Amino acid sequence: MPHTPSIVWHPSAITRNERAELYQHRSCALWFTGLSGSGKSTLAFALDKALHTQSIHSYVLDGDNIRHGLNNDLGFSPEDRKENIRRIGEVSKLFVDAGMIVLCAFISPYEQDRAMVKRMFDPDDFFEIYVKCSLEECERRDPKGLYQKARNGEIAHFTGVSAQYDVPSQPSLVINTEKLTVEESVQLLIDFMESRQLFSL
Ligand SMILES: Nc1ncnc2c1ncn2[C@@H]1O[C@H](COP(=O)(O)OS(=O)(=O)O)[C@@H](OP(=O)(O)O)[C@H]1O
Ligand SMILES: Nc1ncnc2c1ncn2[C@@H]1O[C@H](COP(=O)(O)OP(=O)(O)O)[C@@H](O)[C@H]1O
Repeated sequence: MPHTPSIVWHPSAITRNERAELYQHRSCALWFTGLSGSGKSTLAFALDKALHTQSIHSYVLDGDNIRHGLNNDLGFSPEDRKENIRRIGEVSKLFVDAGMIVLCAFISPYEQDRAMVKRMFDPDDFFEIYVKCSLEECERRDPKGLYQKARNGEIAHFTGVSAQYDVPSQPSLVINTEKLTVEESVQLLIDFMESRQLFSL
């Protein structure tokens, strides 16, 4: 809701269906949530590539990248994480309105923040994907050396170590990256999207 009541919504001259006709697929947001190192970015970028080769218009919004620009004023307190997720939710809505499949890869640790984003969308436009991986395995992978720093006390409020992660209670899809390869996970995601009629008009 705008702060100023004099701001009036201007509707688009092009409908979602018209954009879907042009692109030959529907649009939606896939929201990847999971611990640092669980595989959110790896899966989102691999899926993006796979969709691109099938002429499907997709784009990845990734925590690290967005925090370099749009959200470079935000840290990792619960309030800042909430604002991070709120802004990404709004940006994702724009992508969906623009006819794209937007792949959002954010730890998004709090159930209530993910529920807030979910409420921003029509039910058919938003899917929560839980990228499941144990803390032990994430720490073993430690692709950026952040767990080590968190354990050494160099990073405060690190998710899984010194900040909470709420396991999703009712995700649309669970991907266990300790059991599936990247290729198998991408296929699972494509099968899921097909089952939701995203590629058929
Ligand atoms: N304290 C703390 N806790 C968690 N993560 C941290 C922290 N400090 C820095 N990082 C790095 O920031 C990435 C997470 O950013 P997100 O925007 O996805 O986080 S959140 O959704 O707002 O919780 C996260 O990226 P991923 O490892 O890709 O998840 C880390 O690289
Ligand atoms: N099956 C798998 N699926 C996804 N990533 C995996 C898998 N097995 C190992 N990895 C590795 O785990 C790490 C996950 O890191 P990343 O994708 O950055 O996670 P996140 O974005 O959740 O922090 C990468 O180094 C990736 O190569």
